[in-house]
Amino acid sequence: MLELHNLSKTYGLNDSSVSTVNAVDGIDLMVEEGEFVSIIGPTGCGKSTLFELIGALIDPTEGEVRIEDDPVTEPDERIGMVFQDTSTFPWLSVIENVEFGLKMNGVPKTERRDRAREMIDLVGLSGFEEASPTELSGGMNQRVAIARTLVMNPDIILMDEPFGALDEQTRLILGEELLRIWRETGATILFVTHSINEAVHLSDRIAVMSARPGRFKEIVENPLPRPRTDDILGRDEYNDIVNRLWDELRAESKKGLQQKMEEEAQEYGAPEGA
Ligand SMILES: Nc1ncnc2c1ncn2[C@@H]1O[C@H](COP(=O)(O)OP(=O)(O)OP(=O)(O)O)[C@@H](O)[C@H]1O
Repeated sequence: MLELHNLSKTYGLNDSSVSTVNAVDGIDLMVEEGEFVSIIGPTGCGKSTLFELIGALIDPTEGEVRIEDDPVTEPDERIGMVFQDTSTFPWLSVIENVEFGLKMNGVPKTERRDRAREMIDLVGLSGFEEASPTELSGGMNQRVAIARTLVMNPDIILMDEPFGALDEQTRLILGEELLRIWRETGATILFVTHSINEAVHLSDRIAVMSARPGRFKEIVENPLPRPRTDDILGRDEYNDIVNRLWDELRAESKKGLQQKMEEEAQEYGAPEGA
């Protein structure tokens, strides 16, 4: 089980020259092994900060992360991460990209090649082992990034808008592929998305974050049965949950946009007469 206890982050506390930003405040969450939980929230509400805290890439101001009751205080092999802009190494082939982490861990060549091939197959890239990432589309590069994370065999995968830069059809197809991979690996997935539809399509539960400071406003159980394909899109029970989430999110999104405009006005200076 992954547990988040009162997780909070205020930036700038130790730097007297900047103002502080209370990004994430008092997040509590218990995620069961093999669960798929999405996090949706307005722009700038602290979703990426939350993932950086879970991955121990930054230290919390308060609170803690536990896996199987062990506190996580530094990057942990049981946690893998995939970002929107996860960059593949353009000077390496697809298979060299996928086996990179294993090589760094000193896994012998034959074993790492075998494991990398298995993951390349799992993400649907068989036949592209020797290709350069520069020859591949954005969606295929995200498949490489997913394979590179999966090959390390993490128990928990944090995905921060992994399909955010892709067009809608590719997103839908990769979402379905992700559900298949999730079933086959049994991994626990935490998935940040701006898309309510994507969250409903994929998740067991959906946590709705408030505008900054980011807190969980509501955690909604998704009643849609599995296995799910895109056939569920547009059904009454699908629309019901989408509408419910949008009701939760609407006011927060307005607040988030307002905060963003205020931040930008401070950064660039308000236009004259504004
Ligand atoms: N290193 C940092 N130092 C200071 N402030 C930061 C830092 N990183 C993020 N912030 C601020 O913390 C708040 C939350 O940022 P974060 O990137 O976690 O939000 P987000 O929900 O992921 O945003 P988006 O929806 O735009 O991806 C924002 O106001 C941001 O400006």
